[in-house]
Amino acid sequence: MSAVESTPSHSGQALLVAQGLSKRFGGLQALQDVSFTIEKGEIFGLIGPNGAGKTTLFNVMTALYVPESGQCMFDGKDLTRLKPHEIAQQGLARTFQNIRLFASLSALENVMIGQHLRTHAGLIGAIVRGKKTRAEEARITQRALELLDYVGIAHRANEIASSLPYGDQRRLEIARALATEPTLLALDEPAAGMNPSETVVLRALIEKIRGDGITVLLIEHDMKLVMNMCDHVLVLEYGKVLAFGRPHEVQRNPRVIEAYLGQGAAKELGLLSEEGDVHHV
Ligand SMILES: Nc1ncnc2c1ncn2[C@@H]1O[C@H](COP(=O)(O)OP(=O)(O)OP(=O)(O)O)[C@@H](O)[C@H]1O
Repeated sequence: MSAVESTPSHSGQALLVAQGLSKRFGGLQALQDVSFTIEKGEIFGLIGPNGAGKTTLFNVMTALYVPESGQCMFDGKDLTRLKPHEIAQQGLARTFQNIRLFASLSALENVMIGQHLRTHAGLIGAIVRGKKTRAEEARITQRALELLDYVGIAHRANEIASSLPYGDQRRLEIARALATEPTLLALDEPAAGMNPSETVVLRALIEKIRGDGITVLLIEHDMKLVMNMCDHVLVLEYGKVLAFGRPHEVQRNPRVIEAYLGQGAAKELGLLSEEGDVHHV
């Protein structure tokens, strides 16, 4: 039986288990009975043509949308029953396809805000600014600087977010997400708008993040990035699971080649001959 017909499942320790997720917008079935498992420590790719339902799936997982059916178990909790602000507390952080930074704040301040979730000094503490609050502020600033350094933009700390080059804004978003100390980091098209050399740097960063024990869920249109980096890839089409498996399996799946990649991309990946025949392995 091919991976396409089977319910996506694999060995290893499950971190997130989605079962039967469905989401409808009026007459449009954006997700239909989507099930998959993300293992601890892996880079899990989510691909599919425009409108396939990838972002909707992210939004359901992060409680921005309520699905009509299904559940998404993460560390013993059903994410679909939580409020959006409770998601990060569970250890799931995300970035957005359209960058969402505090445009008029500095890079450093953006990351400091990301840490808010893990800080203790309350509103009163912030106003009175006692010794404990000042110590915490110093610690937050230090940690934010470390995170900027980690993503490679420490030299931008005091620059206003909106003035940063596009690639740096994307890395800043990642730093801010990391500030919430996630166990699962979900990246929505992190390479969008990046040039090839920025994408190489991004790949190294994502691999470093995984190397540091954070599981990564990646929506990405850059096929090379997905196929070179992901441990498993889930392909959506019209809101349904079209295929699931290791990158080399997915890459060679005729349904994926025909329905998703298109002949141009398939040729680029060496999966189709110039005449358009599928290369089977
Ligand atoms: N809030 C919404 N209201 C109505 N329809 C929506 C909404 N969000 C998404 N859709 C529709 O649901 C379908 C899935 O969209 P979604 O953005 O999840 O796809 P995607 O795979 O992320 O696409 P892309 O690669 O272009 O970002 C599309 O037909 C889209 O128009």
